[in-house]
Amino acid sequence: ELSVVGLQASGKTSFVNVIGSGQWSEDVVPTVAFNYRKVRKGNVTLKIWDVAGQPKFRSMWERYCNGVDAIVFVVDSADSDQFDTARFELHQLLGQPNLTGVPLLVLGNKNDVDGHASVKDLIRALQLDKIQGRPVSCYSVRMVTILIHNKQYADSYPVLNEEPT
Ligand SMILES: Nc1nc2c(ncn2[C@@H]2O[C@H](COP(=O)(O)OP(=O)(O)OP(=O)(O)O)[C@@H](O)[C@H]2O)c(=O)[nH]1
Ligand SMILES: [Mg+2]
Repeated sequence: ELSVVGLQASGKTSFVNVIGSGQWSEDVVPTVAFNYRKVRKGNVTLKIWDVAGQPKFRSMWERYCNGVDAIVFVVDSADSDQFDTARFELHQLLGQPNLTGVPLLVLGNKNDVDGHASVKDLIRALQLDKIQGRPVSCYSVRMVTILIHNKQYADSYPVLNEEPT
């Protein structure tokens, strides 16, 4: 069971669409409240909460992260103006006592866009090195080209262009 959170328009629903059906669609509408999706991968069934990122929905993140096996935090790595807000919301969420120890995966999405932040930049901007007491990893990804250039990955994983740290 996973919960996918992050600021609006970072690409959470796109991520869930890509791992769920291998479908990249340009026309995604902003999520209202949340979407729930079950994705079967071989023997594993993922239950995914795709939670809305607009400010009025952020107070719901904690509820949907409660009891999950991992939190996926998606950030638009091409929108550095939003890094401070993303850092604030991430650390606010992780500070909730009921989320202690829950593993965190940070996806720096939209690395197809020129000038996107690298994994190193994201670690600094989001202060990922300050997070304690849980496994943390950060990858640079894109959802956009998965069907165009990487058809064979379409029903497995998003494109990983940088090594995990
Ligand atoms: N260039 C580029 N655009 C992307 C990528 N992933 C998603 N997008 C676009 O980013 C916009 C927002 O994507 P969504 O998946 O709706 O974002 P979200 O995080 O679910 O947004 P909320 O539901 O409002 O919280 C859409 O126009 C997507 O097409 C990517 O890897 N590269
Ligand atoms: Mg969405």
